[in-house]
Amino acid sequence: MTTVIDGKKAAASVIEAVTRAATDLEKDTGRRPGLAVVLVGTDPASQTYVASKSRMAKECGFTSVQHTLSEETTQEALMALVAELNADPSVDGVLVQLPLPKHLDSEKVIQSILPEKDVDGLHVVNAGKLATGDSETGLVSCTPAGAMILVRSIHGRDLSGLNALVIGRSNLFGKPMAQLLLAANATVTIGHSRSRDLPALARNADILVAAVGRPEMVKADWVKPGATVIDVGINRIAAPERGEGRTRLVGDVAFPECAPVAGAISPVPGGVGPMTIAMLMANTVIAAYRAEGKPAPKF
Ligand SMILES: Nc1nc2c(c(=O)[nH]1)N[C@@H](CN(C=O)c1ccc(C(=O)N[C@@H](CCC(=O)O)C(=O)O)cc1)CN2
Repeated sequence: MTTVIDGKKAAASVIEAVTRAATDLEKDTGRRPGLAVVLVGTDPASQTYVASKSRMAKECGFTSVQHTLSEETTQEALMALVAELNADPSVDGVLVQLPLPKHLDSEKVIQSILPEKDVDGLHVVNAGKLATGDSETGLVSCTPAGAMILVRSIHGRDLSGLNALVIGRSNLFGKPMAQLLLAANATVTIGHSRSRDLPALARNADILVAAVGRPEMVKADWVKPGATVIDVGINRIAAPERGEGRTRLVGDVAFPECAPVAGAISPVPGGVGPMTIAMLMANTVIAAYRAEGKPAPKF
C-alpha cells in the first residue's frame, strides 16, 4: 500500500507547535514574534501566497505587517524598506516575496536582509551555515525544511544507507534540500537539465525529490518500487475537461501513474506546498526566540 503523505496535516501540527511557542514567548518577554512580508507588484499567485503568509502569522499570534510596493518600485526604494525593517526591533523576520519584477536584482535584495531576520533562509550566511552543519544559529529555507519533515515522517531522522536524488539545483530549493538530506546521512545526487540520464538516476533513488517546474515530468518507470517521492512542483496547466479556459494544479510528478509504484508520495496540491508557509512561521518564531537571547524551539 502506498502512503499518500498529508502535507496539510503535517503543516497543521507545525503551526500548533509554533503557536504554543509564540504564546510562551509573549508570556515570558511580553513581546510577540513579528513578521514583515514585502510584495512588489501585482502577480496574482504572489498576492495569494503573501495574503496566506500574513493571515497565518496572525493566526500564530505574531504581529504581522505587509508592505505592498508598486511594480515600478526601484531597487533603491526596495532596499531602503529592507533596511528600515532590519533596524526595527519589533520585526524578527523579513520576507521578500519572489519572483520580483525583472528590473529588480533579487539577489542584491536578499543579501541585504540581516541574516538573523532572513526567515526565507536564502542569505549566503544561512546557506553557508546549512552547508557547514550549523543548525543552532542558521535559518533553513522554508520549502526544503518542510519537505524534510515529510521525508522524516516516513524514514525517521537517520537516512543512512538510502540513496536520494534531488532533481533541480535552485538556491531556493534544490541546493538546500540536498544539504538537508546529506546532513541526515543520505547518499545524495543532484540531477538537473544537463544530467545525462535522469530516469536512470531516479530509478536508483530510495528518496526522489522533484523540483524542476516541469509538469508531470517524472513518470512511473522513473520510480524505484517502494521509493519515497516528494513532489515540489507547482504547475498550473490547461484542463479543458473542466470547461473552457479552466486550469488545474499538477506537480513535477505524474501522480496517479507513480503512486502505485512508490512506497510513499506527496501529492500536489496538499503535499509540500502547505509546509512552506508553516516553516516560514517556524523560522519567524525561532528568530524571535534568538532575538530575546532564549533557546529556540526545534521543529
Ligand atoms: N520569498 C519566497 N518566495 C517564494 C517562495 C518562498 O518560499 N519564499 N516559494 C514559492 C511560493 N510559495 C511561497 O511563497 C508557496 C507556494 C505554494 C504554496 C502552497 O501551499 N501550495 C498549495 C496549492 C496552492 C494553490 O492552489 O495554488 C499546495 O501545494 O497544496 C505555498 C507557498 C515561490 N515564491
